[in-house]
Amino acid sequence: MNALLDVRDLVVRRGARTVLDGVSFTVAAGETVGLVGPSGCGKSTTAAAVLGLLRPDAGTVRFAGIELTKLRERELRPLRRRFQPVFQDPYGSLSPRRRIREQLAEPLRLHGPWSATEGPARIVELLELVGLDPALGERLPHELSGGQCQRVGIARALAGGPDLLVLDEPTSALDPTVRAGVLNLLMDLQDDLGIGMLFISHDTATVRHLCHRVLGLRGGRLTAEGRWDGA
Ligand SMILES: Nc1ncnc2c1ncn2[C@@H]1O[C@H](COP(=O)(O)OP(=O)(O)OP(=O)(O)O)[C@@H](O)[C@H]1O
Repeated sequence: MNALLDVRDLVVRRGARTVLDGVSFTVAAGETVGLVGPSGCGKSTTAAAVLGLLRPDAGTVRFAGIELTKLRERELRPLRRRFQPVFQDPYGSLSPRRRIREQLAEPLRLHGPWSATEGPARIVELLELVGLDPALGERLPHELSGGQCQRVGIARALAGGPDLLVLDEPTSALDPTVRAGVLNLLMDLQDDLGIGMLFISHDTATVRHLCHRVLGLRGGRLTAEGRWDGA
């Protein structure tokens, strides 16, 4: 079976430093894979390479069999709805002056076709999918809590019907009680929608709880698969 995401021998250099040094892993359809490691080990760089936000110095990133690293932005654009990021800062990922429903309409329009009747209904559906009251669609980001904002971020990522979410420390900025709610939401989405997830975190316990498989990253290299010891 072909992997949904197949990363091979990824190398990223920053000046004289090798930030990723031959990183290889796969994520199968519907699988949640954790990537854990200490600060500066290259987790966000891996996410950026997978999302086509940086061009690696060597190696390949195949998504659904398509090699992404050689594609131009114009060629990547139609594929982006299928692999979507969720970032750490829930407020920073949203435009401060636009209502939540407008921010959800944006990816729906982008991935189109947008219809005046189905579009608003889809926004309600997305809000309900992430456990939010659809009435919150009328609010601005600063009128929501951090947890609610992160749920909107997840709803935006879901708008195009992705096959893969790349979640870079999605709950690190949240209070522990709110964090548990968002993690439960992610597990429900994984069960209900069968979306593949690459879940990046420095928090070993969270990753073990959520993921089918855990990869340890240290100094830009993967440690033995599934044997991250948290040290
Ligand atoms: N644009 C850049 N220019 C130079 N060095 C960079 C750049 N981006 C990242 N680095 C360096 O690459 C290394 C890996 O960074 P990265 O952000 O991928 O680590 P991380 O594991 O996500 O860390 P954290 O958990 O602190 O976010 C770090 O040493 C960082 O300083």
